[in-house]
Amino acid sequence: MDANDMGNDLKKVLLTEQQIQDRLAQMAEVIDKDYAGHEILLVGVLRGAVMVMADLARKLHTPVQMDWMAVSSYGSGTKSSGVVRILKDLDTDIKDRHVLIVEDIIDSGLTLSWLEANLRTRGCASLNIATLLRKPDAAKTNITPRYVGFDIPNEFVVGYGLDYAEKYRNLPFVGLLAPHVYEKH
Ligand SMILES: O=P(O)(O)OC[C@H]1O[C@H](OP(=O)(O)OP(=O)(O)O)[C@H](O)[C@@H]1O
Ligand code: HPA
Ligand SMILES: [Mg+2]
Repeated sequence: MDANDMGNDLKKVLLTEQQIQDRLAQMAEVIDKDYAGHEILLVGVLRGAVMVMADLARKLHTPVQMDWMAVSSYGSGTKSSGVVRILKDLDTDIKDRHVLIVEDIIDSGLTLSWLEANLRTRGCASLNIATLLRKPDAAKTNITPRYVGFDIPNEFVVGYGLDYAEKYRNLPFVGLLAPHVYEKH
């Protein structure tokens, strides 16, 4: 899917495919340095983090394993419901493992503050967060991601894993939707 497939639903491209890939390469370089001599268990948060996970993992030289959790707090709207549900737990025992949570976005911070607390109870050797995007509201939470791709404005974004009502996840860039898209709902 690209911008042409969106007709006038796309207001603006916020981050191009190239900008995203370049930034992920920089993040991977830092992560490789930080984890030298260790193996990493990458924990992707379904479904939004699928693209970040796939691209970031391929840029890493450090040995990694990948596991996935599915939690959902947004339903189909544009506001966090405030309730985090585990839809799928990890298949891996993370005790004594170096865990790196991989996320597409920290918005209210609700999903990750809940997930971080949950994973910390499981006895991992270390726990860090890598997120491609972070919004200003995240500053109000206790979330301190070690790796952040881009700080973005407080607007609803789609693409590169991020959806609006399950659409637009397969855009290679991150964009803003035109207001008429929300107004239809
Ligand atoms: O910081 P927060 O306000 O909690 O928002 C961030 C989370 O919300 C989105 O996931 P969502 O729950 O919509 O599910 P999805 O990944 O399947 O789209 C996004 O992928 C993050 O996981
Ligand atoms: N876009 C899509 N999904 C999201 C967002 C966003 O801006 N914030 C939290 N989940
Ligand atoms: Mg998500």
